[in-house]
Amino acid sequence: MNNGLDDVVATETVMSDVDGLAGRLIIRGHSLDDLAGRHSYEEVVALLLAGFFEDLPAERDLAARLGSARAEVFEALVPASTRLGHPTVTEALRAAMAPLADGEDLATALRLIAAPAVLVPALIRQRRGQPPVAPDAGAGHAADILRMRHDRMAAPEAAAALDTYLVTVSDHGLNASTFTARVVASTHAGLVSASLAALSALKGPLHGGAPGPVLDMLDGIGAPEQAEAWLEASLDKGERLMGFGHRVYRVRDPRAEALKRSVRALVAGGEQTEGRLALAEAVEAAATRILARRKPDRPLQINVEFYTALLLEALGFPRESFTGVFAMGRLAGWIGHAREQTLYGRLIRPQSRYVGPRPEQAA
Ligand SMILES: CC(=O)SCCNC(=O)CCNC(=O)[C@H](O)C(C)(C)COP(=O)(O)OP(=O)(O)OC[C@H]1O[C@@H](n2cnc3c(N)ncnc32)[C@H](O)[C@@H]1OP(=O)(O)O
Ligand SMILES: O=C([O-])CC(=O)C(=O)O
Repeated sequence: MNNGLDDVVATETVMSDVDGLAGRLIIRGHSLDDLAGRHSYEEVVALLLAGFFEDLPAERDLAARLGSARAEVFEALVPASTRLGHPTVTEALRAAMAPLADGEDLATALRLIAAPAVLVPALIRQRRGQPPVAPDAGAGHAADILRMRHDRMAAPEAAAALDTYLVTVSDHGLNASTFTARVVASTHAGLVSASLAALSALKGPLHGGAPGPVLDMLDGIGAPEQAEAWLEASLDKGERLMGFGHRVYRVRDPRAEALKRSVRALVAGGEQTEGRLALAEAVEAAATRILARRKPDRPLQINVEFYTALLLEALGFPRESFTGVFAMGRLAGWIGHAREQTLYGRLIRPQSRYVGPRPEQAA
């Protein structure tokens, strides 16, 4: 039985539409190209939450409220978070967010969006023996994240790249983590519960845990001329190529190009090397060719995670924190979906068909 629910339409939503054949993503009425690099993450948060909170303020006030939420999270959660000994930043992030009080209100939503933005930089620094850097409530969200990570003002192209990334991954139809958020929200458990469950779903390597292993793959390949042989050997072993394939897209993921543009800007600014980008391009070309030959019936191209890996590496995030950085962007989508589910949906409770033994068949 195929239990991946491939063609099941499980809900109606105003949040986003993923057209897998045309390679088109629409977020609340806007194409990705209209948003990525043109609107700030704060503006996209306002867009994604519109209609779901009665007291949602105008865009500029929302940005200020998000800044205050960063300061609040820093005071409330960072001291305890830096004592967490979880194996990865993403697992520590989940534990560090757990004390947040559950609720359905805007203040809870903004604290949730602020939480990974503040906690991921603090957790990375703690693992390097560096003290946490307090947020600047008046700064732009992406620039402030980089300042908290590096304890200095970010270069404009770095802040722009992170902003573009957060916008690009902010929502994406009924992906596994968003579906998880909606299931939990449908029980009226609250936004914190829905978001933590979604974060747990996101961290798997088939979903938002993929970009770290993309870098492992690039490191393993080492040089463009070794790509072909390395990829063939990996596929011969039955492995999946990380950052390739998608449940919905049958063409190249449209987000890949937006992110690659940002990576190019980071190369121009000296944050990423030309060699790394050239290696990634060679791997993309070789893998696309090899996958087309091996799986002629199943178009497999890069997904959003491929150039995410290069972008986050260039911004100084270690690979074990990549899922936490993904969550910084996706939280706005999870919260919009969770609110839509609570306000307009019902308890999600599908059926299963029992195929185990029945008592009357037992000897
Ligand atoms: C933000 C995101 O979540 S984007 C996705 C991030 N995940 C990754 O990059 C991990 C690698 N990719 C994958 O594992 C898959 O492509 C997924 C999980 C994303 C989607 O998978 P599904 O839609 O369930 O496809 P499914 O698992 O049915 O695969 C179909 C066929 O393509 C193959 N295939 C799919 N992806 C890959 C891949 N990355 N490398 C090699 N083969 C692949 C499968 O082996 C399968 O072949 P088979 O029919 O001969 O057994
Ligand atoms: O839509 C999906 O299945 C996975 C994905 O690309 C995302 O969550 O961004």
